[in-house]
Amino acid sequence: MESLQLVPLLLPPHTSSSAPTQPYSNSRLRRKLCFPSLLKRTTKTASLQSFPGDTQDGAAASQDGPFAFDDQVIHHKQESALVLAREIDAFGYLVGFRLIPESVFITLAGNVAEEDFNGDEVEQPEAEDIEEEKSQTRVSYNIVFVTAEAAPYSKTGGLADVCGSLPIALAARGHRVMVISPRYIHGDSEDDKLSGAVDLDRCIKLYCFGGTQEVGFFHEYRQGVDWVFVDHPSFHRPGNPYGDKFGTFGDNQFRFTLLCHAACEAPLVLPLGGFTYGESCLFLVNDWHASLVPVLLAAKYRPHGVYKDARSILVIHNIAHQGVEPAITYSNLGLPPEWRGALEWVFPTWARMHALDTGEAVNFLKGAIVTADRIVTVSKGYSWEITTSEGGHGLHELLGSRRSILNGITNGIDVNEWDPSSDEHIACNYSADDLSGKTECKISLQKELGLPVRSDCPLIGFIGRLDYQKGIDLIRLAVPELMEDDVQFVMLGSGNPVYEDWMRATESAYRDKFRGWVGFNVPISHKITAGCDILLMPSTFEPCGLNQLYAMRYGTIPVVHETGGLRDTVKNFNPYAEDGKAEGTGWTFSPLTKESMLAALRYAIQTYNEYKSSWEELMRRGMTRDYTWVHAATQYEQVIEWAFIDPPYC
Ligand SMILES: Nc1ncnc2c1ncn2[C@@H]1O[C@H](COP(=O)(O)OP(=O)(O)O[C@H]2O[C@H](CO)[C@@H](O)[C@H](O)[C@H]2O)[C@@H](O)[C@H]1O
Repeated sequence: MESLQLVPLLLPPHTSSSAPTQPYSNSRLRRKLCFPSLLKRTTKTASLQSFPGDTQDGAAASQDGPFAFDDQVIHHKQESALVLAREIDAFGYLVGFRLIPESVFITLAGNVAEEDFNGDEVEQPEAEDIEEEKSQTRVSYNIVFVTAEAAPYSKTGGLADVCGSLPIALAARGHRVMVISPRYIHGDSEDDKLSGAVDLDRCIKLYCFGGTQEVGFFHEYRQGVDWVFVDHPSFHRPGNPYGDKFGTFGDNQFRFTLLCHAACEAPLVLPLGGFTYGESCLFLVNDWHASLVPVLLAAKYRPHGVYKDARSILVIHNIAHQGVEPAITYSNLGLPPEWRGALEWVFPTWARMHALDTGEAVNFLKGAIVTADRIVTVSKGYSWEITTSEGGHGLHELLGSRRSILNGITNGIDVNEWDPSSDEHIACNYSADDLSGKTECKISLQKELGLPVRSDCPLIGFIGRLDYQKGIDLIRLAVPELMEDDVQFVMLGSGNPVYEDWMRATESAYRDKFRGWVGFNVPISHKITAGCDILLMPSTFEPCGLNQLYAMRYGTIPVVHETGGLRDTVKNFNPYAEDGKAEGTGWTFSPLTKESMLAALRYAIQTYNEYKSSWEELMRRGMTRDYTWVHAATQYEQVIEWAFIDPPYC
């Protein structure tokens, strides 16, 4: 059984007399300087404690794992204190620590024997603790997000949404947060989004790809976060961050290698608000584009005594994209030859192109998996899936070997941008208390799309990248049959030209029922989310998924394939739940077949047509759920604390 062990280590609060006097008054910075050293010192003391029952015969160890501690107070000088809690997995192994306020400890200590704590997902604090801690955090960290995209500055998908809103949530909790991403200049109106970023007039030279590259930095301070943009000519071109109408850019490895090198320099050289972030920061690196950062910390900086106190967390939003390039390119990356093994990757024989192909490659994501201090995925379900051969895309064994530092944290959403009661993109605002505006949104959407205006006809929506992942093939299979029903269907997406053409052709074939909007358009995505009755997400795999969360917040009922984050976030509708009260927020289906998807859709359509009150209850249940980033931010904080308690992984 998984268990949480509480080791009461009482840390002095931020008023410790031993804290060095700071020449500035920023309390966030002052706390940061005091706490990490105290934290480490106390942890070391803890590791020296022996468990009274930890005898040679191991009787106690078999119960509580090999590293059990006595619940013994080590020192208790202050009234306000923190307690170190130890988490043990199903096999009795120590998987991490976390700090909790003493008040919570007293409550937990009373209950801990009966509680069934879940070791895979970071445990969520009680609601009142979250409320109390919303504006104040216990230990403040300098956090550096490294990402290829961050909304609203650049966006092709969910990565941008997360990197545009999680940093703000962490900053609101008292951390100093920087987000570093490329300064994309496309030569169109999109560039206006960067107009608030000023040139820091700080150019640095980076050594990679056989020469010297000069990059600059732009900066905007917004909503408590330092948004930093790396400037280089390779980021200035039409298209999106990764490609244009001719396909994926051929030099993406170069562009994101530059981003990683620049991100490692930024905390050392940029005096943002007068002070650099310094060497003791936490790098939160997202997906393969940022995956070189933990490797650089270990291979380029630490051998010279730099970043010895830094830590890194890899966040996997999508394991299908790993940044794989020919092995020969390793010498371009600015890494010492002896670190080649960290990125080395050999394709299985069946995946090789020809008889002379040795299958040797470099794999950026693999590099981060074997060097990061901790790994997070964007839902608990997905954190398990990527350790299986079906879901790991070849990396499952490596991830399995690092299972003890792998956590799943379900994404939140930006509840200000996605709020039906104040959304400026939609025809009429509405809320769970007054749903009337939703019908107006539907009518307005039908008019805009040129569909017959019928408030009684179930309107199904799909929004997403037109990619194998999103289950477009299944939709293609099912549409002819679905179009026989009395429904309307609108799809918004861009990506694979084959799917784009199919959408156009299907629109011609079903003029009064189907609309396919090819393109990337944020206002339209809001209109579809608000105007539809049902949102379809038949993803083959889905690390978290954001559209189902947006849909539920807008009273649009999700019908989703039971996978990854979709399974974790959508609760299947059960009209016969206990006490005569229905429960659930949508429909989930499995297996991933046309039949099971159509069956789920038809349950939804029947409920919409025949059980109006059940439908409204479904809408309200979804709309009143908590989608804020507060829970996720608290969980990220715990993982960051664990990262700093352990020594650097390499
Ligand atoms: N044509 C279009 N026009 C306008 N907006 C569009 C659009 N196509 C997509 N979007 C928007 O892009 C975002 C997509 O987010 P998702 O989480 O659904 O998928 P994505 O696969 O990109 O993200 C990956 O990262 C996220 C974040 O961790 C995970 O939730 C997810 O499972 C994982 O695959 C949403 O905000 C959506 O509205």
